[in-house]
Amino acid sequence: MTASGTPVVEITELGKHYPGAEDPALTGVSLSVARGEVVVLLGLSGSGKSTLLRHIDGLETPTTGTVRTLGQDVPSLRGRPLRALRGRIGFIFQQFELVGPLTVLENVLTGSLATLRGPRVGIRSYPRALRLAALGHLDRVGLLNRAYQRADTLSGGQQQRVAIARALMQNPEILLADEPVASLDPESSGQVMSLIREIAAEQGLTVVCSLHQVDLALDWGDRIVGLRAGQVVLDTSTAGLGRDQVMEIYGRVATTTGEIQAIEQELAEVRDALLTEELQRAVDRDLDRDEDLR
Ligand SMILES: Nc1ncnc2c1ncn2[C@@H]1O[C@H](COP(=O)(O)OP(=O)(O)OP(=O)(O)O)[C@@H](O)[C@H]1O
Repeated sequence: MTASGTPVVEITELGKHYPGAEDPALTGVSLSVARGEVVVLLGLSGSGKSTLLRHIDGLETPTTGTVRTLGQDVPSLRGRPLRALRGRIGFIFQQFELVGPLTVLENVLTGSLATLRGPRVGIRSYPRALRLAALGHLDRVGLLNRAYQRADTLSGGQQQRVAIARALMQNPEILLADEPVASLDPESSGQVMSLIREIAAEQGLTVVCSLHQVDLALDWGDRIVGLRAGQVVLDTSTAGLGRDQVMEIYGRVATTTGEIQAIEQELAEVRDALLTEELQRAVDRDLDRDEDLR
């Protein structure tokens, strides 16, 4: 809660029906997020996670219901007040959204563009204080030594860390992350999620992050909000919550063959990810043993 006790995000009975779509993307979603909370939106593809996130900073307008973020009625904001609100919210995407040919440092600096007048070309066109801040954030995400490298020469995990540094340039109060590790391998996924969690704790950030991996959600969130077909089917603290319980909830709410198949595929992905980690550990153990024998 804020000092006045108001939640940072307060969504009431949110409904979203995209024009031309057969079914609503969201129905009757209510969600209240306190300052400093780390919330994971968990659900299958198409369950409405992105749509919900995008309402929080006004990228979508509700069909019904209300969305208040940082005390403001988001759907009624336009122009400068909307930009000001978005300036207080960092957004991280699945595909990183970096400008590949630009250097890592310049990509991070673009996070401050909303606070500057006029276009900027080249690192030197940014004020020195911002260049120093950008380098500080790169240091925080462990990529200071890559500052002058082209962004598209980095690995996926490194690019997502650059995107985190870019979001930090806004000094955000809220961080929204839409499947931030969906295109990363399990090891990089763990690193990126840990980094977000550490930074959130250091800076008192409120985080709302969509994920489809149950294990990561359990490891990483304070609270899981489960979405199915646009409705909240689970909203609980992760403390003491087991993986089986979450999967059971998924299982119990699946009603059509398509949903059950989707859940099975999701489970297979989780198993594959765990298997890959186990294999990797086995390979590492073998390598260590070979070293010892030499
Ligand atoms: N711009 C749009 N126009 C029409 N329908 C949309 C639009 N964006 C999303 N949808 C539909 O709304 C529903 C929810 O989509 P959304 O992207 O929010 O789900 P998601 O849980 O984030 O899925 P994913 O993990 O695949 O991104 C889906 O049925 C999707 O097809």
